[in-house]
Amino acid sequence: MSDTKPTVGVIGGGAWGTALAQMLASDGREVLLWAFEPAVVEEINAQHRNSAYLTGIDLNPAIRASTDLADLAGCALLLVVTPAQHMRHVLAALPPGTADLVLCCKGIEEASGDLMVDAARAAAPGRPLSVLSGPTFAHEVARGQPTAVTLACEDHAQWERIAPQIARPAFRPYFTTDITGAEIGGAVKNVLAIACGVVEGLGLGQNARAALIARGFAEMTRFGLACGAQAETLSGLSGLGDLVLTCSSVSSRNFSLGKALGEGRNAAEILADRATVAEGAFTAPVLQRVARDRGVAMPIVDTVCALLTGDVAAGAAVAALLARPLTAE
Ligand SMILES: NC(=O)c1ccc[n+]([C@@H]2O[C@H](COP(=O)([O-])OP(=O)(O)OC[C@H]3O[C@@H](n4cnc5c(N)ncnc54)[C@H](O)[C@@H]3O)[C@@H](O)[C@H]2O)c1
Ligand SMILES: O=P(O)(O)OC[C@H](O)CO
Repeated sequence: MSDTKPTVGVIGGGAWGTALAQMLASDGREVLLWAFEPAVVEEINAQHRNSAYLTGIDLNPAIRASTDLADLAGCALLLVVTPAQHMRHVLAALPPGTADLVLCCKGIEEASGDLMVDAARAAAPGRPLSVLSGPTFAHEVARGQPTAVTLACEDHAQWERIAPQIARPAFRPYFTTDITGAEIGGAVKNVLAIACGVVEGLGLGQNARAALIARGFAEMTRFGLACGAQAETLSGLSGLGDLVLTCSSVSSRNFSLGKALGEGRNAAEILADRATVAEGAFTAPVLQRVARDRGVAMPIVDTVCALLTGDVAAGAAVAALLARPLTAE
């Protein structure tokens, strides 16, 4: 019997897709990476580098790249790592098949209000879906630094099929069937990280940041429970774990966007300068809309929305949050 490991496909050649490809290739298997830009594909294949999105990492030569989604037809497992707003149209172009799709993007679709799993179900009907999410800076995973994630599966059989293909000595998935909870944690933390960046940019100190993390977590929990998520998932790796990571470092694109807002720059100008995605900027308005429809109060999310549209300056936004009526925790 051959001991050849099945090729895994990764859809998305940004920082996270490339880092996941590097992690997956570390056990000697071939990884096929689909990237949107031909220049990214050429550089990965010729120089084993992705200088546009993951600088300073020598990629495993077992990673091959392609711009053709049809090339992924032979893969038994596909990790989906596009920005959230592009996922639906990329999956709609995927040739039909039965391979598991592991959704790794973090966000809510702006136009529909759908979680990624709902958008994927519509775009690629009949595919088994799971969600991988957690505290995962791409550059650390690419360097093989220890990382743990939530892998939310439809059932235990799916977990047993997928987890052994994804787990590595320094990359540990944890099982849950709470797909909604895993998705909401990853989507909401990006918005809250913008708020924490604002606090940093304004120089308001560590107490204020810790308060925002805790009150932000209360918002995430209220919203998650209203959508059917489980509290344990929200307080696990894909919720609180990722919230703490993303709210703690300028390595986060969302946090650094917030920091620049706090320093007085305007959102449109900051985002126009970037090729990389700060998902919280796209998720914030749709999250606000869905939360209002469900009657869930999210004052920090409301504040981020106002900052992103430029309706209010950072200092005034924080003053308004601090002036809210006193209430129970
Ligand atoms: N970077 C991380 O550390 C990290 C970690 C965990 C999860 N994520 C999530 O992974 C997802 C992808 O983020 P990233 O960091 O890999 O991206 P990135 O910011 O590094 O790169 C942007 C990506 O967008 C792609 N893109 C641009 N226009 C496109 C289009 N029209 N159609 C399809 N793709 C297009 C580019 O090819 C590139 O892959 C996001 O949802 C992000 O929240 C990122
Ligand atoms: O750089 P960010 O803010 O997109 O965060 C990256 C990851 O989601 C952290 O888990």
